[in-house]
Amino acid sequence: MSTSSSSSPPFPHDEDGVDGHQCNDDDDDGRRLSLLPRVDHDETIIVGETKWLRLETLSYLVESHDDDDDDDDEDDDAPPPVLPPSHDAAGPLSPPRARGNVAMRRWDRVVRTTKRSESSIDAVLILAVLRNRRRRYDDDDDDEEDLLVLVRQYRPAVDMDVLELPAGLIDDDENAHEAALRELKEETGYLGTNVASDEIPILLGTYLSPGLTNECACLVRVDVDMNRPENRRVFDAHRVDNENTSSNGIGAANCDYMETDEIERMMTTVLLPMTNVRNSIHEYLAWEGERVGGRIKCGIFTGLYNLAVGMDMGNAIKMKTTRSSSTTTTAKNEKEVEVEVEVEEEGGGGDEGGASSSSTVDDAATAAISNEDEKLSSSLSADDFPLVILEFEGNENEEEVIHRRPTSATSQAVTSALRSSGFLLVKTDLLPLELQRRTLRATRRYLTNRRHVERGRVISHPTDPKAYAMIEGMNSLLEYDEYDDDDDVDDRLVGDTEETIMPSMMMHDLEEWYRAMRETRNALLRCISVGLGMDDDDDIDVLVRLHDEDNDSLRLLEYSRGDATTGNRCKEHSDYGTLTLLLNDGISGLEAYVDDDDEVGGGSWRPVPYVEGCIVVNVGSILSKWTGGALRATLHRVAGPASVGVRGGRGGAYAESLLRGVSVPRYSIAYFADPNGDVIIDADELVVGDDDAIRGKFQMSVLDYIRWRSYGGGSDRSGVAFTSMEKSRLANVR
Ligand SMILES: O=C(O)CCC(=O)C(=O)O
Ligand SMILES: [Fe+2]
Repeated sequence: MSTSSSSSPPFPHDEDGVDGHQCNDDDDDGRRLSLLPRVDHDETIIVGETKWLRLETLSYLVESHDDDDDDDDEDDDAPPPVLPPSHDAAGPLSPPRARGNVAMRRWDRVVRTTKRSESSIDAVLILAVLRNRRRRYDDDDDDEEDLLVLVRQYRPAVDMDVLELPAGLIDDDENAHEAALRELKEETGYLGTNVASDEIPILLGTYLSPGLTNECACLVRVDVDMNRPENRRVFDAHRVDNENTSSNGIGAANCDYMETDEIERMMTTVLLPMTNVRNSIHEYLAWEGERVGGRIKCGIFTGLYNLAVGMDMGNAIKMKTTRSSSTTTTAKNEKEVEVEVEVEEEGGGGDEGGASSSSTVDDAATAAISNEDEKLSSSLSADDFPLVILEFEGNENEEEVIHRRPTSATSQAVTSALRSSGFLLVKTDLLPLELQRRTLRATRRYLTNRRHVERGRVISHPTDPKAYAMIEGMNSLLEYDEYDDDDDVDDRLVGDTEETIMPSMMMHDLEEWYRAMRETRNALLRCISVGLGMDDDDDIDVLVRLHDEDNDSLRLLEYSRGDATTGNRCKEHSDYGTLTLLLNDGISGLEAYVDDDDEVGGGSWRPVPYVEGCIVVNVGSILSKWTGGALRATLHRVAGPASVGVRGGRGGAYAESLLRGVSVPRYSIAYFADPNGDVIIDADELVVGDDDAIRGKFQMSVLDYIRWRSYGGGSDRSGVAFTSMEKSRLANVR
């Protein structure tokens, strides 16, 4: 955006009354005068317009007390506005009028053509602070300070770079909070979260250069959490660059994560320590001066410098009161307040199918508690949850990727992970990062859509602190628009602001995700076929064909905010289908119960790592039964801080990340792949090769199995009773 701050005066034309004369009007009863001054928009002259900006000459009415105003034509020498030919052709520009002691004057202003209304807020200025840098990321003591995120970019209007707050125009379909997160990401690469702040209690529209323009912006507070791996990667890119270029370690950084147009705008990210922003700005300018041979080539955005001065003033006041106060609590002490909660105990539910899992949920819960120390110290294990990039044989440029054969290395890697932990991370071209992000956005929109909630499409889980929506099969997804045809535009509530969103856009994104999931599911089923050695006759589609009935479903999940006392956000359970493909937003919590050895209950809860761009894949109990237990349907859960015990830092970095994670809603999208209803789950069919020991253990149709697990077992995927919606879904399984 252009944050214009003009130092040169605009061009006022003092034109009093008709032909510069003021006159009295008997009708005037003073009421009118009390409304003055004001602009008479009917009189606005458009002097010129480009795609983005319009130059207007406004007429505004003022109360005049000067009887000699008519002689006071100071502005005779002011240049007349250059009018487009249409003005001349139209003959009289309505002449400036005046009534009573009212005088009409003129003012030139610049208006954005994108402005929605006279009073709307055009843009956000982003006050983004990089937090939590040291704990999990960096052992370097120097690096623990919070940093202010700034951008520097070339501004043609002043023919130099300007150091600014990240900022941007608010798009039609978003509110200021969303615009701030989007712009921050586009301009710096950082993923932020909105923070409520005492300093900025409301979004107040403020004027950037009111002499020149009605451009209006509000300040939005955003935190950038360095516990998020994506942010650490962006920071790494800064760091490398800083080491090469900056003398003081805080300088400009070329950011690898910029969007293309940001690169074209030659934008760089600049991080300055929060403790002394004004000083750092001066240091930065001095360093810049050195770099370009004594000539400072970087300007400062007024809003940034004023903020820095304000911070200085605040610090000075704080230091004064601290010195004169006998009982002082430093910010540091406040941060060190201990959080003490009990370890949550849970039992019951779980995979009551039992045969595939060697431990009951009670065992698991007991083991989880007794293994707490080990669990807390356990780092993310690449052995437990390997990251597999799906690769296929043949020509990269071939169009029909989905029918390509996975390489045997890919197949073996997938199958061996599903044999040992039952979980793996998958990265594939079928699921581009951009699509993943869009899908998460669409999911959040779906779940926060008021009408979806009102119509019962979004269901609160009876026991878990979560809400979810089931999209059952591609057909139900495609039918969506039909039963929603009265709603061209849906309302949704984000924060305090009502917004509108086209449901079709949201559904289109979800449909795209569903299709991509189905292809990924097929690729994985082929990997499993090859990995289990079932493709002797070169038929890698043997499993794919048994899933061609559109029985899969998407579960859109929102875990609500909690606090240090929040235990599991999703209770431990195993999934019941073939495979679950899970996309989540990177908020910590997903854990799998991994056996340490073959002993019953000898396992522990391990965090499933989040890697941006990857999905998590795990085995459901149908596939586990089908393979006679060779592939594992592993218990998993979404933990909260109290699940692992947070005791004054004892929980370590992971517990702290759960604590932070529970301060925001968490979103995920589970895709459950289910086989066709009449498929017989027969361990004899799927188990080939050396697995003779587990043959013949199980034989049941998919439909019977689901019925058994739901009614007989009395539990759903999440270890609690089915909701009525899920029961009706089961009734519809063919
Ligand atoms: O949200 C998650 O990360 C896990 C969800 C899950 O396991 C499920 O819905 O079955
Ligand atoms: Fe699950």
